Order: sequence, then C-alpha cells, then structure tokens
Amino acid sequence: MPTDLSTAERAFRPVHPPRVRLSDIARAVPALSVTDDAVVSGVCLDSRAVQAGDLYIGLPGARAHGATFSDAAAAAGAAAILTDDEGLAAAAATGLPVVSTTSVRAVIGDVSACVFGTQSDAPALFGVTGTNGKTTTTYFLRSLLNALGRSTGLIGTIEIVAGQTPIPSVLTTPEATQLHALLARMRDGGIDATAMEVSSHALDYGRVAGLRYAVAGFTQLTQDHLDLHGTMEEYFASKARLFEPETSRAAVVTVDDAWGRLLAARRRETGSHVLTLATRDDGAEADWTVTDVAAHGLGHEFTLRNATGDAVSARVGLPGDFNVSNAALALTMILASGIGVAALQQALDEQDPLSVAVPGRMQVISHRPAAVVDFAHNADALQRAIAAVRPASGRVITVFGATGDRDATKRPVMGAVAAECSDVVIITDDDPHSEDPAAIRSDVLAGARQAVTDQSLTTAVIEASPRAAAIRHAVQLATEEDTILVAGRGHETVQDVAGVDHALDDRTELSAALVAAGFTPIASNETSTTASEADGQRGEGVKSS
Ligand SMILES: CC(=O)N[C@H]1[C@@H](OP(=O)(O)OP(=O)(O)OC[C@H]2O[C@@H](n3ccc(=O)[nH]c3=O)[C@H](O)[C@@H]2O)O[C@H](CO)[C@@H](O)[C@@H]1O[C@H](C)C(=O)N[C@@H](C)C(=O)N[C@H](CCC(=O)O)C(=O)O
Ligand SMILES: Nc1ncnc2c1ncn2[C@@H]1O[C@H](COP(=O)(O)OP(=O)(O)OP(=O)(O)O)[C@@H](O)[C@H]1O
Repeated sequence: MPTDLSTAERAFRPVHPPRVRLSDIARAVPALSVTDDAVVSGVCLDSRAVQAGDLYIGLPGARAHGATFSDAAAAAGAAAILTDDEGLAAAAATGLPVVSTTSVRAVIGDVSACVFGTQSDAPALFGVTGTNGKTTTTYFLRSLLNALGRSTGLIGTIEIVAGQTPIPSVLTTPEATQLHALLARMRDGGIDATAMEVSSHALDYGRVAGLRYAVAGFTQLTQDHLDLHGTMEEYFASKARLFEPETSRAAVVTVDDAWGRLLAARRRETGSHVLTLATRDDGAEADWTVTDVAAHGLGHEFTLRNATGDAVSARVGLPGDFNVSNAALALTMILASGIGVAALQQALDEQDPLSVAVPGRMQVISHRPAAVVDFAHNADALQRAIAAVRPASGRVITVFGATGDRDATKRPVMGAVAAECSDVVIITDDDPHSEDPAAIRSDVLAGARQAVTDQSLTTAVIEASPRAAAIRHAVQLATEEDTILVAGRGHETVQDVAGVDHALDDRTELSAALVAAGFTPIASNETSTTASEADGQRGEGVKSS
C-alpha cells in the first residue's frame, strides 16, 4: 500500500481535470439534493487521498463513518462533501457545500461517471470475474487486443496500465471513484479498449457501478472469500451481478462447472446476449468448445470450435490446462465483442499473442530441477497448479502457506489437497497480517496430516518458517528430476507481518536458493515482466492482497 495516498491518487486522475457543477451532477443523479452550488474537479472517498477541488464522499463503513473525516478532507482542499443523514452534521461543520442522499454507496458510481464524463465516452471494457484466472485472462485479452491493433489499458491485481506511466495496483478492482477517473485518463490518452479484473468485493461494494461492460467473462467458481460472502451461494450472487443486462452488453460464461451453467441459464432468461464456453473434454454442451488440446513446449495448442463449423487454432505459452481455459475465454470474449474469426486467426498466426508471460503465474524459474512460482492461494488452484507441474518421473515438492485475516476455512482444505497431490509438502507462511503465523501454519498442517492419515499417503509433511528458509529447504531436498512449486504469492514483493511490510519475492528467493545449491536458474530477463515493462515503460507493479 503506498504510504502517501494523495500522491497515489493523483496517478488515477485524468491529465486535464474536469470542471462540473454540483447542480449538474444532481440533475444527472436525481437521488441527490444540493443546497449550495459549487464546481468540483474530481471525486474521492478517502480523506487521505483528496485532491484540491474534489467532491469528498463521506460514506458509512464497517469501522467508521467517512463523514467523520470531513475536516481532513476540507483541509486537503475538498470543494464540497457528499454524505447521508448520519454524516450531515460533520460535513456541514466544515462550511463547505453539502450534497446529501439516503444511500451514499448507491450513488458513487453514477456521481463519478458524471464528474469524469465516462457515462458515454470511455474505452470498451472487457471485464473478467471468477475465483481464479482473472489476472491471467486479462493479460491474454490485452495481448489479443494489442495484436488486433487496439490501443489498450489494463486494470488488475498486478498493475494498472493507462498510458506511459504504470500505476501501482493496490486493489484488484479499484474504488468506483478511481475507476471512473482512470477510464477518463485512458480515454484522454487515446486508449480504446481496457481489460479489467472484477473482484467479488468490487461487485458487493458497488465499485463497478456506473460502468457498462462491452463483454463480461466468467472463469470458474470455487471456495474462497467466504469470510466476506458467508456461503458459496452468496459468493455466486456477487459474481452474477456482472452479468446483469444493465452491467454488460455481451457475456461469455465458462460452463465447465455447475456455477457457470447456472450463471449462463440466468443470463439467458433475461434475453441478453450470452455465449457459453466448454473447455474440458467432458461432453458439456456449449456455443464454443475447446478441442484437440496437445502439449506444445511448456504450454498447449488447441482449437476453439462452434457448432456451425467456425474454428480458431491457438497456442498458449503458460503451463497448466487451466491456462487453456483462460486463453479460450479470452478468445471467445474477443469474438463476442464482434471481431470475426478470420481477423482473430490472422492476429494469432502473425503475432502469437497468447505466448505473453504473466508475472508470478506459473512462472518458470529453472528447468532442472523444474522450479515454478505460482499465485495459487486456494484449494482448487493449488490442486490444479500441482497437477500442471507434475513430471513424468521425479517428485513434486510444494511450498506454500495461507494468509491471515482471510477465509480461515480454506486452510485445512489447502493442506489436504497439497498432501494428496505432492510428494513433499513444506508448509510455511504467506501474509500473516495480524494473525500469529504459527497458528495459521498449524491450521494448514492439521489438514495435511489428516489427509496423510485418512488416505494412508506417503507424502512427507514438513513445517518451515520463515518462507525464505522453507524455499531453501525445498531446493536442498530436490534432485534435477524433481519439481519445486512455490505457491500462493506469485508476483508479490512484500510480506505483511503484523502490519510491517518485509521485502519478500518468491522468484528472487527461489533463484538464489537454486544458485546456492549449484543449480542454474534461467536468466531473469527470460522470465515474466509486467505488461508495462513489456511495453518498455519504467516502474514496477506492486500489490498487497
Ligand atoms: C473489506 C473491504 O473490502 N473493505 C472496504 C470498505 O471498507 P470499510 O467499510 O471497512 O471502511 P472504513 O474503514 O469503515 O472507512 C469508511 C470510509 O472512511 C474513509 N476513511 C477512512 C479513514 C480515514 O482516515 N479517512 C477516510 O476517508 C474510507 O476510505 C471509507 O470510505 O470500504 C472501503 C471504501 O469503499 C474500501 O476501501 C475497503 O476495501 C479495503 C481497502 C480492502 O482492502 N478491500 C479488499 C479486501 C478487497 O476489496 N479485495 C478485493 C480482491 C479480493 C481477492 O480477490 O483477493 C479487491 O478488489 O482488491
Ligand atoms: N481458470 C483457472 N481455473 C483454476 N485455477 C486457475 C485458473 N487460472 C489460474 N488458476 C490458478 O489460480 C492462480 C491465480 O490465477 P490468476 O491470478 O489468473 O487468478 P485471479 O482470479 O486473478 O486470482 P486473484 O483474484 O486471487 O488475484 C494461478 O496462479 C493458478 O494457480
């Protein structure tokens, strides 16, 4: 998280700030009532990030009411305050013009769209949701759009690309105020298509309100984030919001799992455009189906077909059958946007856009032993990542941990999955946040040990901390025939322990441990860079989850 929120906020804003009257905003958003008029040049919902001339939005939160920070917002140069009945007194005490409404969160998207002029004029949006695969699919989408000659933006967990200056990403999906500012910045910079990740948190908190996606895409749904959503049904309901007709013009739904099939059926009932996609060879009926999957280098080649005989042949560079699914989703979203099969095939043949690397996603660090860093941080992803790296002979040594202050129910499940699928499991720390790292490890260990007992597994289960030591231990155990998978943190470069950020990059630690053990990692310039670095831009995408 950047320490200076105000500086970080500036990076989201259009180069030429808008000038909009409160009375005009109230005309566009009838739920608002305005007493004194004023001109605003931005919108912000955090007092620490306010820019001079902003409309500060004081909204009720889980820990505080934003209006209690009205004085700080005014001191930072806010020109007016938008809040609800509960916040009115604190807002009025600043002497600034106050705009009021009954539900602040419900209007943030529309107010932001009005201020930044993004209701009618913004890049075409390709939004991807699902438990796993969002980041990878958006990288594939952006690369495909570039190959088709579009000028593109990217919004997601690893980085935000909105022109020449990379913007560090803090959230997977930024706040609504920041999203509309970013889209205005992209539009002003000539970007005409943007690939973005849409998290379930964003859909729950109304962060994508006021946006209409050209195409929405669904990867899959498996257990995660139950701390926020409570049940899988609620989690699904959050994801499904992206597929409401008013939120997305066209939709592509992967129907490999029952959640996808339910989502597609619901969308079809509304009479809105939807294409279904089946990526596994299990006989599922769909508009587009993946066939003829064959290994190609570390990745795969495959064909995407529809019932009328159209076909697209593609190859994806990243390991893992799930990356065939992600690539097929990106391709089908492009087709759903109106691009023809012939134009897409030409771009694939001439530019090989699905060979793009994604930082920390199945990132290969060495070949003998095979050593891979991946972002799998829930049970389904971990199982698939281990299966993807399993060699014909040799053992799989898996190093991972679970995050603190997040869905604790997934910890023993991850432990069990790792024990079932690996030969050696080294359980270590991820981001403990405010929790005791030993207690988190113990939850994961319990699941792993239970699986070993229940299923009479021969898997070695080892506890090691800190994470760098666990990685070194994995390398010391490995022979050239083995595979090491370091899972859970992917591209991340800082570890949060009790509120203190420690530098920690699995790719660097693994590489150093391999060298120390006499192995040869591949050159760092052959491994993944961020999209902005690949575009020749300066800077680094950094994110804390
Ligand atoms: C759990 C969660 O998502 N919380 C969101 C929620 O916070 P909250 O209700 O606790 O807010 P609060 O702390 O009570 O503060 C109330 C208001 O006062 C403001 N404030 C607060 C302090 C101050 O000094 N000044 C100030 O103005 C806050 O900005 C907020 O607007 O409402 C805030 C305003 O919309 C969000 O910023 C905040 O997201 C926080 C930053 C967050 O970390 N969210 C994560 C979990 C998240 O969204 N993650 C998903 C991806 C998950 C995944 O797939 O792994 C993401 O899209 O990144
Ligand atoms: N389609 C998929 N199905 C299942 N697992 C996947 C899929 N795609 C990727 N994964 C696994 O999930 C991990 C995270 O992938 P990715 O970053 O693309 O997903 P994400 O949805 O953006 O995740 P997050 O929301 O946690 O940032 C990968 O490192 C890989 O292990």
